[in-house]
Amino acid sequence: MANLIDGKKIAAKVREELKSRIDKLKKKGITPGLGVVLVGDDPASISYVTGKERACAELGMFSRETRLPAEITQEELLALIASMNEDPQLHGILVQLPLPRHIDEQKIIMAIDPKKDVDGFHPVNAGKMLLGQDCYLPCTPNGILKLLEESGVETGGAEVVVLGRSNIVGKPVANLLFRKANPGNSTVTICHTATRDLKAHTLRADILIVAAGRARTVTGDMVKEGAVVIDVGVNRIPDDSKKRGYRLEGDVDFSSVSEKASLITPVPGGVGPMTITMLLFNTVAAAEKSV
Ligand SMILES: Nc1nc(=O)c2c([nH]1)NC[C@@H]1CN(c3ccc(C(=O)N[C@@H](CCC(=O)O)C(=O)O)cc3)C=[N+]21
Repeated sequence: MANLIDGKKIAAKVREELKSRIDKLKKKGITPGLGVVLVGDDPASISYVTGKERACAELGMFSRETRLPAEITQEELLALIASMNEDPQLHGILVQLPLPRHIDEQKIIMAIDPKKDVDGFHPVNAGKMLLGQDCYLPCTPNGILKLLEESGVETGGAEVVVLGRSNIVGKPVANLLFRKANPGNSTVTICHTATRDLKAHTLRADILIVAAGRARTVTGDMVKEGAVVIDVGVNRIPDDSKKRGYRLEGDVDFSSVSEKASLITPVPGGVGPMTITMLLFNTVAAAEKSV
């Protein structure tokens, strides 16, 4: 039976460390500030953005949300980002994804000043990460590294299997784990929905990172005894017994997989709180660079 990796607890520890850096900045008259842009009214996006702003407030950081109707034009959004790039109160900028279909997401990301790109999504930061240069690391991948580190999981020489190849999770987390560093030095296999005989791959994993975007993609029969399982999924499953009308589930079938794993992240309370924490981490780093 697996032990839980407590993302809330590890997040609280990292946030405690950040608090003293924030207090130091404030003594110099600088309050780390995050600008958040939310387009449209997708309930999940609203709830994530609210979580990010609440976390900022708890640490005494500044945040400013700009909420825009889904009908906004790409030009209007680009103009807003241009003004945020120039705003000295904002050290970091986050444009919540996904954006409405009539807006070119890549174009919007490229308009953000790489120095304020606390998501680590700008090609300059993605490229620097790939080349091992100093940069903002994307929040979910960096949060996963922190979870592994704080849980005493050795990544050096480990067989890691990443299920999912997105720009925001699969590609960067794979990269961070195979690079020559600690944590890092893993042997990484990247799988996706078109992978032939997926189970043959996942069964070899010492560390299995699941960002497939679909509930119950990984079941117990696909997991090696003693593996460490990181569940990146957040799926809203309709559930009348809940006050909100839904429950959250990851991409992993928790009950069967926890029979096999040695360590597993829960959903909620695993990767999600770490994503938010690393966003705060990058924003504080951005503010420190502004001194
Ligand atoms: N520009 C951009 N940056 C992102 O970092 C970004 C994004 N767009 N779009 C969507 C994804 C998703 N994401 C999550 C953040 C926190 C939780 C989180 O805190 N989850 C809680 C539960 C929250 C709830 O109750 O709904 C938990 O797992 O414990 C989940 C998911 C960030 N993303």
